Amino acid sequence: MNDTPARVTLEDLAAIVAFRASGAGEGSYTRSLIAKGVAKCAQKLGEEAVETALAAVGSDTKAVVSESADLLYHLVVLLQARGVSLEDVYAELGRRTNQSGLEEKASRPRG
Ligand SMILES: N=c1c2ncn([C@@H]3O[C@H](COP(=O)(O)OP(=O)(O)OP(=O)(O)O)[C@@H](O)[C@H]3O)c2ncn1[C@@H]1O[C@H](COP(=O)(O)O)[C@@H](O)[C@H]1O
Repeated sequence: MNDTPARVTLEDLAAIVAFRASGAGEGSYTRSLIAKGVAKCAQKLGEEAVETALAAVGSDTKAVVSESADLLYHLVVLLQARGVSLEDVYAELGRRTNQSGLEEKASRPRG
């Protein structure tokens, strides 16, 4: 029997990451990364974002998928390290659904 899930959602991943962050499980990359602090998690997220962007302008579609998975995983880890829930992010996306991106940009305070 193969118990590897066919697909994993952000909610699934956030639950795994929270479990690992709590100290459960041996040899966890997630736990070791979170233990290094928010700045290290943020640095990793930035690296993965650049790698995803570079893959996107290349010709290897599998690399885009792989780098995107790395990026989403590291975003979920950073949110866990920073104490922000996916629900908070979803609620923010929800607040934006009736507003175009151009309207949102125009509503920002000018500095
Ligand atoms: N989705 C992922 C995932 N994506 C990427 N990675 C790891 O992220 C790391 C990023 O690669 P890099 O080459 O940048 O890392 P590195 O150079 O080794 O890292 P640094 O020394 O720079 O920190 C690799 O070690 C990948 O294995 C992930 N590690 C874990 N998960 C998920 O998290 C779960 C728990 O993992 P553990 O915490 O390791 O048990 C797993 O079952 C997966 O579901």
